This record gives sequence, C-alpha cells and structure tokens, in this order.
Amino acid sequence: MEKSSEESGALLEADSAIDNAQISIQNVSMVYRGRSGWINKITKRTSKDYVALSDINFDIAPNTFVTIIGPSGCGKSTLLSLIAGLTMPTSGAVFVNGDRIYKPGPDRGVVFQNYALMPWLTVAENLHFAIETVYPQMSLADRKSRVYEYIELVGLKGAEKKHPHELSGGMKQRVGIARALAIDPEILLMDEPFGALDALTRGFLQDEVARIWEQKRKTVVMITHSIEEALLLSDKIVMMKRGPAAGIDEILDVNFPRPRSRENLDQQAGYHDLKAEMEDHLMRETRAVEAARI
Ligand SMILES: Nc1ncnc2c1ncn2[C@@H]1O[C@H](COP(=O)(O)OP(=O)(O)OP(=O)(O)O)[C@@H](O)[C@H]1O
Repeated sequence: MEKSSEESGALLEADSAIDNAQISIQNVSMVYRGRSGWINKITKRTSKDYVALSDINFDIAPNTFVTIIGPSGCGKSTLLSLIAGLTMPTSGAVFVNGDRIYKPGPDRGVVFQNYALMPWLTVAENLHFAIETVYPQMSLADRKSRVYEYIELVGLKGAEKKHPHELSGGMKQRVGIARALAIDPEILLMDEPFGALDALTRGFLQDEVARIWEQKRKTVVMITHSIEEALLLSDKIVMMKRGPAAGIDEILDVNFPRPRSRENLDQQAGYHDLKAEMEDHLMRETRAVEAARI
C-alpha cells in the first residue's frame, strides 16, 4: 500500500521496470487544436490550442485493475480514448503488447458512461452485432452461444429480447459491459461506467464487475470519480493532476486481498491512509481548478 512513485518523471523509470507491460504509455501529450483565425464574437478572442495532457508515462501489467481518478476536466477521458485508439496523441505513443496503437482494435473493449447501445436492436442483437463485426468468420451457432454466455454472465437472462428503452440504467450498463466482454478483449476500458446510476445500482454493478474480473481477469482501465469505488476495485490508482498540461501526480498500489467486500473494506490495513491521501489530492486539485475559474 505504499506509493509507487512521486513524480511522473520518476514514474517512467519506476514503471518501465514492468518487463511484461501490456499497455505502455510513452511520453504522451495531447493538444486539442484551436480553430485558427476563428474569433469568438462575444469574447473577441481567437480560439487557442489547448494542451490537455503533457508527457504522460506509465506502464500497466497484464491482468491489473487500474482506475484513473482526478479533478473534472483533467484529461481522464482523453487518456482512455488514446488507449482505445479512438484519438491519436499529438506526440508520444501508446503500445499494447509492444505494438503501437493507431486505431481501435478487438483487443480493447470499451464501455461508455452513456451506454452507447443501438436502440433499434434488442439486448441479444446488440451483443450479436458486436461479435459478428469482430468475428465475421464465426459460425452462427457459436455467435449465438457466445451471446447467451455473456448475457448470463452479467445477469441479464430473461431480458434478451428487450430493447434498450425497456431497460433501467443499470441493465443498460450490464448490456454495455456484456457487449464489450463478448468480443473477448484482453483489455477492458471503462469511462465512468457507473456515473449515471443511483447509489444502490452502482453498488450492485461494482460487485458484478469485481466478480466478473475475478472470473475473467482482463486488464481493466476504468475512470471513476469515486474514491470508494477505486479502493474496492483497483490494484493501482492513477491520480491525475489538474490541467492544462495535466500529468500524473501519483500511482497508488492497493494490495487488499481479493475477493473484496465493501462491508469490511475499511477494516483493511492502510485503507484509511489511502482514502485520506486520495481525498487530499482531489480536494487540492479541485480547489485549484475552481480558483483558476474565478
Ligand atoms: N475535442 C476537444 N476539443 C477541445 N478540447 C477538448 C476536446 N475534448 C476535451 N477537451 C478539453 O480537454 C480537457 C480534458 O478533457 P477530458 O474530457 O479528457 O477530461 P476528464 O478528466 O475526462 O473530464 P470529466 O471528469 O469532467 O469527464 C478539458 O479541458 C476539455 O475541455
């Protein structure tokens, strides 16, 4: 439960010691380009470039559950989108199993906060469509059995023929998770998957994700705003600094034994120290973001 390292520069050294890094983020910076020559009629300002991320370095070993936490707007989604291959970094590179990423791939399944389901397809069809897209050669029988395997895994048996509008938020997110897992990715990327859910449903789904992770042992990178969620699920917690030019402040190791239970998590050695450290970090960074706005 000790800190991995203090500064992002040191992180590179410390974490590049992972020989078998599955995900390697190397010197990654991301600049969103302003519209040159465009002048806002109200503020009379030109649209400037925005440096979202600056020189991010860290490695993730296989089968690790990593959460990313940081103040709003610090670049968490940008970082996840770079790992997903949905966005290319302005400089630096992301590697998966040693290969540089240029686009999304079946080795990386993505779960979005807003579910991103196809509303005209049923639950089963949403999964089927994803499997068919990634594995066009797979036989119909195998595709169907895979659809039902994952529907069962996330506890949606009986809801196969329902359309997304007939489902609760928690059920929709189960479909999102099942769809991402059904393509059997090595890596699961989740952008605040429980952010839109009420506290109770969120708790249920956290437990489900923990259970599925025990079973499937994918490498997971998940964004969260919840300290408790991060402590319940993670092996490592990446704490990001505020932007612009956001970077990594610290990476915390969470060594609580698994399977974990939310009921007694706060009795684990080091729990309160880790929680206090995260609270301090988020308070400090969020306060600075607010101060910059005034
Ligand atoms: N396409 C874009 N063009 C310009 N700026 C962008 C774009 N996408 C994100 N940004 C800016 O980059 C910064 C990082 O955004 P990002 O969504 O990655 O942060 P975040 O940490 O995920 O935020 P939140 O916690 O609020 O979801 C923000 O200041 C955002 O306004």
